[in-house]
Amino acid sequence: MSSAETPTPRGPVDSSRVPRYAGPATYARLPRLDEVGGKTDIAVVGVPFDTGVSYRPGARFGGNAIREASRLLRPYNPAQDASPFALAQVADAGDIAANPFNINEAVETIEAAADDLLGSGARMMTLGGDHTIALPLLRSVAKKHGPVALLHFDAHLDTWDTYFGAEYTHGTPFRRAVEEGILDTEALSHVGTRGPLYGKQDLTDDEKMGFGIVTSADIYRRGADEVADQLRQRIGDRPLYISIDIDCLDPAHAPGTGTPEAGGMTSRELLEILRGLSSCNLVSADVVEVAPAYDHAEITAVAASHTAYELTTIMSRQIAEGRAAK
Ligand SMILES: N=C(N)NCCCC(=O)O
Ligand SMILES: [Zn+2]
Ligand SMILES: [Zn+2]
Repeated sequence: MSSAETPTPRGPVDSSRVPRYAGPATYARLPRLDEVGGKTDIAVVGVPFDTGVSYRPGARFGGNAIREASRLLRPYNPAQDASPFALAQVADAGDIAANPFNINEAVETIEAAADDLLGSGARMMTLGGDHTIALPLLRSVAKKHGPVALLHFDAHLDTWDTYFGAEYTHGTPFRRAVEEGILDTEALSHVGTRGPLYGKQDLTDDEKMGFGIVTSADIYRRGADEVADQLRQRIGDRPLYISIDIDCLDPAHAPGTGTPEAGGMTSRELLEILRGLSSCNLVSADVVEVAPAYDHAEITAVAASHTAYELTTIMSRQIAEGRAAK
């Protein structure tokens, strides 16, 4: 479609006319998918599922907590010099209804719902849910783009094998994804890793799968700009998926999560690294593991809402540039 034929995106509710705390919450006060004719460039979608957790439950409420905290976002993003909701249509596609009593069925349901959204031409900005949901999302993305580059922001590796014999859990999605051949093993990085492991073998196994690691301490020592440069070089122009476990942040910046680890990056560092990736071909992304029951004053949900805002901005810039090039 040429730019002349591209309809003007319908943006968020105007907070100078309708107080931002009024009405039901959609992400960033954006229209619902049905309000934009069922078609959008970027679909913000919730996955209220947390049956895959190994410790504190509650991430099933994460998506709605992020939506509530996102009421204060404004339409212009100065850090990326872009108005994400004007450059592309962004809409809230509601929640994927995953079975909380059957993980295998939930994983299938999430993959099928992602197939529908990606098949309609949208990129997905998914709000979790626990980290289990990254596997079906990556499966769906790989059906469309082939094996993708992955940036995984997390305190944890999430490349463990099984928990209590279960293969689909929040500690195992990326091992499954490597086994299934849906990741581009030349361009895999964990960012923000820290904390105790089961053994040194965890690191050896992880490296064999092709992952590079930028630890939380590396970010502290080298700074966000240098880290972003290094990641960008590794990714190149490959289709990129970014998965952000909010526990990549220090518990001071994200107390509301199920498996917190001390010594994490700040929300400023996370946002700055993402801004340094603004030229990447981000095809879809998730923000997971927000568990509002352990949150205070929406600290975690606000950080997650801004994280999704930067990710959405990267995607909308790409969409607008793609249109301009045609
Ligand atoms: N993906 C998250 N948040 N945590 C994984 C922790 C797995 C464990 O309990 O060892
Ligand atoms: Zn984690
Ligand atoms: Zn995780």
